[in-house]
Amino acid sequence: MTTVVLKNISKSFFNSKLKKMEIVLNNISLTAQHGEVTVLMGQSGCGKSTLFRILIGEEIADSGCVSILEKEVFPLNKKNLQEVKKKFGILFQYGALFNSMNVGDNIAFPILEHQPQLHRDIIDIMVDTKLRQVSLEPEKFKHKMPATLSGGERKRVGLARALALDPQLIFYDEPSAGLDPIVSRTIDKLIKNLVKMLGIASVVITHELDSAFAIADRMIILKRAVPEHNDDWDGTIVYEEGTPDDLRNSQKPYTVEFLGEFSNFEICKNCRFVQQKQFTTCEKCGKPQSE
Ligand SMILES: Nc1ncnc2c1ncn2[C@@H]1O[C@H](COP(=O)(O)OP(=O)(O)OP(=O)(O)O)[C@@H](O)[C@H]1O
Repeated sequence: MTTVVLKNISKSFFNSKLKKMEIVLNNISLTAQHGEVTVLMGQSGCGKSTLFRILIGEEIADSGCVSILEKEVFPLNKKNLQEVKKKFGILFQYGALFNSMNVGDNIAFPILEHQPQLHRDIIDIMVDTKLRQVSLEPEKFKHKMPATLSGGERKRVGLARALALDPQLIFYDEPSAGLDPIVSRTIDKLIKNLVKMLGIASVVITHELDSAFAIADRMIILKRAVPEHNDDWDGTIVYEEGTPDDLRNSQKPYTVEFLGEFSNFEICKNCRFVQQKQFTTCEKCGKPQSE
C-alpha cells in the first residue's frame, strides 16, 4: 500500500535579501510505502524541513497534490487532514516535549485530546505500553520531567508520544540530530523495530548518511539546482531514488558526490564501523554480517 504520495509539489518563498520570490521546491514527486522506512536526504538548505512541513500539513505548497493514507490532504481538504492527522505520529527534531508536564502526561496528551472520555486508569495503561514500546521502564520514567532526561531519552519519549494514537505512519525530522553515535544507533534500531513490530510506514528526513543507510528500505536524494552564472536558485528536485544498494551502486554524478565514500563502503550492522563493501566479518568488532 502506498502511504504517502506527493505529486509535483512546488514551493517558493520571498527572499528578503534578493527582494524576490525564490523557488525552494521544484516539482517534487515521491511516494512512501506501508511497512517500509523511506529516507529523504539532501544537503543543508535544500528544503527538507519545508517538505516535512508540507507533508505534515503545517505548510501550504504553491501547487501539486499530497495524499496521505489514501486521503487527499492537499489541495487543502480540512476534513481529510483532520482525519489523517489522527493516524500519523511525528517525532520532531528535539522531541518537542511540553516542559511543564511530566513524561506520562506528555504521552497522555494526544490520547486525551482525541479520546477525552477515556478513564484515567486506561490512559495510564496506554502510557505504560507506549513507554515499553520505546524501551523505557514506565515506573522509572513516567514521573520524570523532560528537563531531567538525556537527549536519547527525550527522543524516546517523543517517539512514545508519536505512537500514542497507534499511528499507521510516523514522520521523523532528523531523528539522530544532537545525539552521540551510540545513542543514535539505538534510535535507528528502534525506528527499524517499530516498522517490523507494528508494520507501520516511516518517513525520515535526515542528512546523517550512516543513520540513513542503517534504517532505509528506500532512499530519496534531493538536489538543490543552482545555475552556473548567477545567484538564483532553481529549486530542489528529486535527483535519484532507490534501495540503499541501488544508491550505493549508482553512477549518477551527484549521487556519487553526495554519498561520497559511502558508495564504496559499508557500515557494520553491529558497531557501525565503515569498511569496504560486502565484508563478511567486521574488522573492528568481529561480528559476522550474514544475519
Ligand atoms: N518561511 C520561510 N520564509 C522564507 N524563506 C524560507 C522559509 N522557510 C524556509 N525558507 C528558505 O527555504 C530554504 C530551504 O529551507 P529548509 O529549512 O527547508 O532547508 P533544509 O534542507 O531543511 O535545511 P537544513 O538541513 O539546514 O535544516 C532556505 O533557503 C530557507 O531560507
